[in-house]
Amino acid sequence: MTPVILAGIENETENFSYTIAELDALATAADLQSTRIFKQKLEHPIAATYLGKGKAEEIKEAALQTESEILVVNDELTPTQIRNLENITGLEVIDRTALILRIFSSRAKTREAKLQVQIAKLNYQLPRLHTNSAEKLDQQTAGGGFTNRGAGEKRRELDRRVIQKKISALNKELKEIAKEHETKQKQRLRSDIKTVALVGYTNAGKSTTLNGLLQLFGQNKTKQVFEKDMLFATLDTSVRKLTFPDNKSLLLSDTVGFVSKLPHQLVKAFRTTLAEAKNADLLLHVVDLSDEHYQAMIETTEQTLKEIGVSEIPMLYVFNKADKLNTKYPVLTGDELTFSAKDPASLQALAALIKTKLFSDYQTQTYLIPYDQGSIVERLNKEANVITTKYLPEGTQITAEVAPVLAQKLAPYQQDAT
Ligand SMILES: Nc1nc2c(ncn2[C@@H]2O[C@H](COP(=O)(O)OP(=O)(O)OP(=O)(O)O)[C@@H](O)[C@H]2O)c(=O)[nH]1
Ligand SMILES: [Mg+2]
Repeated sequence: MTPVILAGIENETENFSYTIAELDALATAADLQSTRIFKQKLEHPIAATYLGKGKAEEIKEAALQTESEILVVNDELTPTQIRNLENITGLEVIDRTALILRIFSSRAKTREAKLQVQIAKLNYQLPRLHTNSAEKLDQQTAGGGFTNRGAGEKRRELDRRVIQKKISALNKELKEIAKEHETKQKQRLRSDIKTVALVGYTNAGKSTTLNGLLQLFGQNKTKQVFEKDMLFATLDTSVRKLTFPDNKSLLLSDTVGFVSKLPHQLVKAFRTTLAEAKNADLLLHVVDLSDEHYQAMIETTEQTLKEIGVSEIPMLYVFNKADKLNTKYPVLTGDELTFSAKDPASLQALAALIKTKLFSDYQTQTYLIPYDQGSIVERLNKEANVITTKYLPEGTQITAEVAPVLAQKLAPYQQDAT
């Protein structure tokens, strides 16, 4: 791991200990090892240099002692701030946005995720051409070729146009992929099966929760998603079907996690992926209860959801990783579940909670189905929660819990309660 120095500004509006601890974790995720952490109390960053000159000189000194060649900064900097800080410290300056972009870049696997990261990176680079930060970011980009050092304004203008062209080409390709998604999503919506979306902070255990539920209730248990103890393990959306023993079924989707100060370039590029939750009937907000900053993480998640236009969808808070704490689990308090995604009893409790929220519009009805209508009996057995079946002279009498749509279709067979 490459040694680096971290620095940030402490003020009233931000929970510094939380964001700087997170910057440290982000650095680790990008293979960078922090050697020293500098903080400066300032109400606002200094326009020209972000940190004060004195602080920057101190950092330069510390960098020599710790053999660090990179300074990682806790905010997104302006091109001028990057350039000036690079000049004063003699270090490569990576701001928080560039750091997150690096991580996303190294994690992206699918074509869609790669395209989105690429677009976000280019949009970040555009105003920052010829700063070290942007060029280093570019070196990770396969085929990027606009790193002409010492070039003049004309050269920069040319580079700018090359990048802009590249962005629109990539956007076009992304749109094609997005269209396919939309078609699939529309099909899902039409099938009137309910959807639940996992949302929450990165590393909270969303993918683990999906995998656990899939083990218990999945039709295809082998369709596990990638879970790992690292930031941004998941960068795209996966949807899996769950069917409970009472035939109630739903689609569960897993997607990208959030982080504080999520770069706007990424939010923009990932807007369709991030907004997967927009069409859900229910959100499961997964929280890592074992993280001391979990409250701040909840706030960040809620704020991010608002920013991407996800609002007014019912949300359940589920507090994960209870096994790491000295606490009882699973425990349901009101609508809030304390659980562990690795514990089957917890997952059963979670399933029960989801069911009470999602299927409250199911109704219990009794039907009398003539013997020549066998397909309806079959359908009830397949799609509804059959409670009793009696064979009467006139036909099969079935009492079952059914979805509203099915209830409507079967209304002609409904028996009045007598
Ligand atoms: N001890 C413990 N570890 C857990 C639990 N749930 C998840 N983890 C671990 O936490 C790490 C992150 O889990 P993921 O499911 O990948 O987290 P995620 O929310 O999908 O993260 P991103 O995809 O990065 O947004 C993994 O190493 C999991 O094994 C739990 O209940 N208990
Ligand atoms: Mg994940």
